[in-house]
Amino acid sequence: MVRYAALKGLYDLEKTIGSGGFAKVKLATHVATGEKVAIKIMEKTALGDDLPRVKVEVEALKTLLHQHICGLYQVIETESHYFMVMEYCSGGELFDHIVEKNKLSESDSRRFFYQIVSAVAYMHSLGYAHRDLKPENVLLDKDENLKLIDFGLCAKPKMGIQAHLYTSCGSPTYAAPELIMGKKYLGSEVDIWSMGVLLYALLCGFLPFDDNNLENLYKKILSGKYEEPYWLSNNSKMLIKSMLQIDPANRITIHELCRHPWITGNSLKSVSFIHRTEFEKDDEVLSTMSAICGEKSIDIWKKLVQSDRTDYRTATYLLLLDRKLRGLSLKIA
Ligand SMILES: CN(C)C[C@H]1CC[C@H](N2C(=O)N(C)Cc3cnc4ccc(-c5cc(Cl)c(O)c(Cl)c5)nc4c32)CC1
Repeated sequence: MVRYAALKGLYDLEKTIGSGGFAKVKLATHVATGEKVAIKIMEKTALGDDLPRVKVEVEALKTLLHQHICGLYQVIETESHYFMVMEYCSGGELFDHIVEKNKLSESDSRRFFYQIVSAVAYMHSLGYAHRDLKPENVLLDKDENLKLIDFGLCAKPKMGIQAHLYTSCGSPTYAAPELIMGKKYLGSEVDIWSMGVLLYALLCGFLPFDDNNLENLYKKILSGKYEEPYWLSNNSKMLIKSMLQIDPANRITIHELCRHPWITGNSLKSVSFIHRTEFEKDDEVLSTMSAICGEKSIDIWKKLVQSDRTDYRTATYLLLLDRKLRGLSLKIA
């Protein structure tokens, strides 16, 4: 087991749970609380020109606090590595979940899709576009709740979410026509297209546009034509059609999506999310921490508020808060 001195006494590293591109993700235990975490480990020399993506992702995750966006607890930087300590998602990738079940029922799809719409609507309300939404970037936690991950490609245009973007990024299979044509595009609109591909994958168990040959794949996406399996209800077909519109101007907006009857289940209650970018003060968690480290609760809170939100104290607070929100006792292991 490679020992990282920077994690000593703070996190006990366990097995590798995945790797992708320039990062390795390992399961670990947060020593002070005994809670499981996922640590994304990146070697600076291996990052090369992907280094800016780390900063983009850290800044995004520090701001984005939402129950369906993978939480960031701590960031540790050494001269050779970055360590991002995050919420552990023990349910694996949504992609594997769909493959395993072959396809999901309309009600299971609705439950999952509602969570994705809530997370994306929250991101867009704060001016962030994900730009790489795909089943591989949606994980499940132990209660089968969804967690969005991989914010290395997300964009927060200075002029707000309605400003045009130009970088062509993300995976072609889920990429909107305007993006693969290299046109200027709006992050909000390409996210809607990718969510349409995601909803299609949930309901059908396969992808609307798929081809091993990139040229053919592009042709299929630009044609906007896809199969409609017999089991799709008319409402599902109409919703997918409104998201997979080639012309972004004809595409449903995130606001309309939040109120769409297919998603709200015909209740008038639109998709909700809390406009939060700061974590709330919880006295029970603070008093538990005060019992661990002997500091007074008020001093712990003051330090938390003043911190850059990525230190061990923040990780301990957020992990205890998560444990409380999951209805577990706060007693320390
Ligand atoms: C294919 N990708 C480019 C990388 C892949 C690495 C393993 C990871 N994973 C898995 O694949 N399990 C099956 C287990 C697992 C469990 N908890 C996780 C918690 C967080 C993350 C995570 C990973 C990355 Cl690269 C992020 O940027 C963020 Cl914000 C979060 N990945 C997790 C993760 C999924 C992604």
